[in-house]
Amino acid sequence: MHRVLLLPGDHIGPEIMAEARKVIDVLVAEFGFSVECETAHLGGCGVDAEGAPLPESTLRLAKASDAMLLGAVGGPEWDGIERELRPERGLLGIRAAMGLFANLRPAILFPELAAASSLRPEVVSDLNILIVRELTGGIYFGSPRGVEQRADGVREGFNTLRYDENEIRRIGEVAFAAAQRRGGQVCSVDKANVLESSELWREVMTDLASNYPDVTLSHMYVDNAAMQLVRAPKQFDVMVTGNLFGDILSDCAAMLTGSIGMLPSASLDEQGRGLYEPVHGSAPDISGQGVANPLATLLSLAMMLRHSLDEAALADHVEQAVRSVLQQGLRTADIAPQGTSAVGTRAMGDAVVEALRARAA
Ligand SMILES: NC(=O)C1=CN([C@@H]2O[C@H](COP(=O)(O)OP(=O)(O)OC[C@H]3O[C@@H](n4cnc5c(N)ncnc54)[C@H](O)[C@@H]3O)[C@@H](O)[C@H]2O)C=CC1
Ligand SMILES: CC(C)CC(=O)C(=O)O
Ligand SMILES: [Mg+2]
Repeated sequence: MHRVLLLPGDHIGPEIMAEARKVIDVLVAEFGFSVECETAHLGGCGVDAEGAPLPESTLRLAKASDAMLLGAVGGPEWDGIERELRPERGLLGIRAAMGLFANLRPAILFPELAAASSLRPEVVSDLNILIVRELTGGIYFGSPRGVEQRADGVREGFNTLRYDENEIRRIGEVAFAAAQRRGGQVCSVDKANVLESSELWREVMTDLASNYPDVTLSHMYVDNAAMQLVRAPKQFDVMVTGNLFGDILSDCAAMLTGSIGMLPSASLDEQGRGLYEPVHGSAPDISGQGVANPLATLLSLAMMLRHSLDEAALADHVEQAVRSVLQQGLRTADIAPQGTSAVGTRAMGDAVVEALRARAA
């Protein structure tokens, strides 16, 4: 029996999680999936209900689970509160507390969505990139940080970008191992022309490459990488980078696939236990309208089945069911061509459930 912790979060988080729940239920009913799901607070809902963005009760359940599925956290209603209570602190906190250092963000274009990309179909067709983002270090976690008033009375905000060689090596190993199973290429993205932490990053990646003779390593500065991602994205196989650069580049890569509502991710610890989450945030601008695209969450569920629960066959079923609803022409508003009608969150989830039932029959 697998133990899965569901963390719906804020705004569209609960809306897309409801669809994941329906998919889990059909996997149980029709495919013999054996799972026990618990639900807990993370983010703004944790602040409101339990006084903390990462309540202790949530962390306890997280530690007792085999895998976690997150909706998204955050929203303008928590913008004014003390920084340590912000919803995003809950997400950073659970990543750190659970040692989830390896964030895998595959950007794969479903052929049916070539027209939904903001780039020409020939630029993105057959796109299959894996962004490997370091997730528990770098500037999101470096100390010191804060906002202080200097002696001259002027306020100063500061953060610290630090990486030690062990952190760089372990994320590099994840990227090289992934490349061995894919196209055999790693592009390490840094800013070594300016940042000392990137100089070390590049040196460690270069040393590591000698352990992987079957993988070709290249280096690219992050500003160029952002440009190349929209110029000629198919040149990339695996991209490995730090926390901040990976956050930004993966949102950029999301648009290549048609919408940020399509991009799943896995955040893994050293044993392969993980938290699975769509790349997007809580989309407060569309929450409560029932229009959010649930597919990134359902594809994250598929990643969970494959990477943490050893249920590759079920993962294939979910991914194929998503593919088949796209083939049927169903589109939420974010991936619908202009002037065509779109379905809502629930209808998209229902269609995936139906496609799964058809596969079970
Ligand atoms: N993993 C997480 O929980 C993350 C949380 N956030 C938080 O989310 C909140 C909103 O952040 P934003 O910068 O607006 O980023 P966002 O990713 O929530 O939204 C950016 C744009 O993409 C659209 N979008 C996002 N997901 C969508 C979906 N599933 N279907 C259709 N459209 C979708 C939104 O409507 C919006 O126009 C903030 O509080 C932020 O801190 C942001 C990124 C990640
Ligand atoms: C909300 C942040 C903590 C991080 C973020 O944007 C992300 O992980 O994609
Ligand atoms: Mg992000």
